[in-house]
Amino acid sequence: MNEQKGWNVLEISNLTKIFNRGSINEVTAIRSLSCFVNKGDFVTVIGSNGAGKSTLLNLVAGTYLPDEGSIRLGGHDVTFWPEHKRAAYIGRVFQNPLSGTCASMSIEENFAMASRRGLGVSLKWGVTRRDREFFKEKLRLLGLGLEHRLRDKVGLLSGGQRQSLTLLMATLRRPRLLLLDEHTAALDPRTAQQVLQLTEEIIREMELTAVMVTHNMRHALELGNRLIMMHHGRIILDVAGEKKKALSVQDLLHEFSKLRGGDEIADDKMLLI
Ligand SMILES: Nc1ncnc2c1ncn2[C@@H]1O[C@H](COP(=O)(O)OP(=O)(O)OP(=O)(O)O)[C@@H](O)[C@H]1O
Repeated sequence: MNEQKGWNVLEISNLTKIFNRGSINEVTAIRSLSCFVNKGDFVTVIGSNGAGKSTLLNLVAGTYLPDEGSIRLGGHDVTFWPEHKRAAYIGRVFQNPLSGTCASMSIEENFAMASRRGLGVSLKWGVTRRDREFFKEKLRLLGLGLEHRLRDKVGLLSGGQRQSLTLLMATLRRPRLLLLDEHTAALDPRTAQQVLQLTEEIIREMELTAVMVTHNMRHALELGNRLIMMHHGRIILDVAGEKKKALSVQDLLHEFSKLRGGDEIADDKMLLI
């Protein structure tokens, strides 16, 4: 995919996603949502439970197809591209540290798989000496000593080590777009902070375009150049640059309480600060 100059990395137009259409369980998870993400944007996304954050990432990644609307990636219409085709251009890290890596394979085999992602049908996952040096160089950046454990099975690693590895693997081939779906939510606070710092460094050094869903308002404010708040499948706040820098947790709580009438707020995961 040749990224056409001047295009937004991601353009979403009038996107709607309805689950269980026509049944009593019908849910409109995304409602006529439009937005664009510029090259180099690092967007943090917050919102109440069920606001549609994960569904939006799933639609962008191709896990789900929309009922209406379109998605353009790097100027190309990918609305009906299958997930595996989009995976060549999208890096993704999920909340569960177990989902991004294969436990029964070694660190170097996991890396080899990630480095060949999107390169066609070849299943040659053999690791060359050159590969090994490259993997070691990347792993050294983590400061976790994993560069000395290339042949260890990934299942032996801690959640934080595994999530850091997943992050490296997801960005190995410099994706056009990095999607982070609450990728530190399952980690203890100290490990989460380390993985967030790594996230910030990788995005900055590789000049990636990223969208990060989080329930933690402090993280949403501290990271990225732009913040989006979602509610009931819509974007209800979109601030960038200096305006975002000026936002406080209190401001976000205020926005949120306006939506909820101020009384249900205590039960919501979004209150993490
Ligand atoms: N596969 C599915 N089938 C049916 N309904 C779904 C499915 N996925 C999501 N939903 C519904 O769509 C709505 C949006 O869910 P989504 O998971 O995108 O919200 P979210 O903002 O990520 O929430 P949370 O912060 O709780 O993870 C919710 O009402 C949810 O129950």
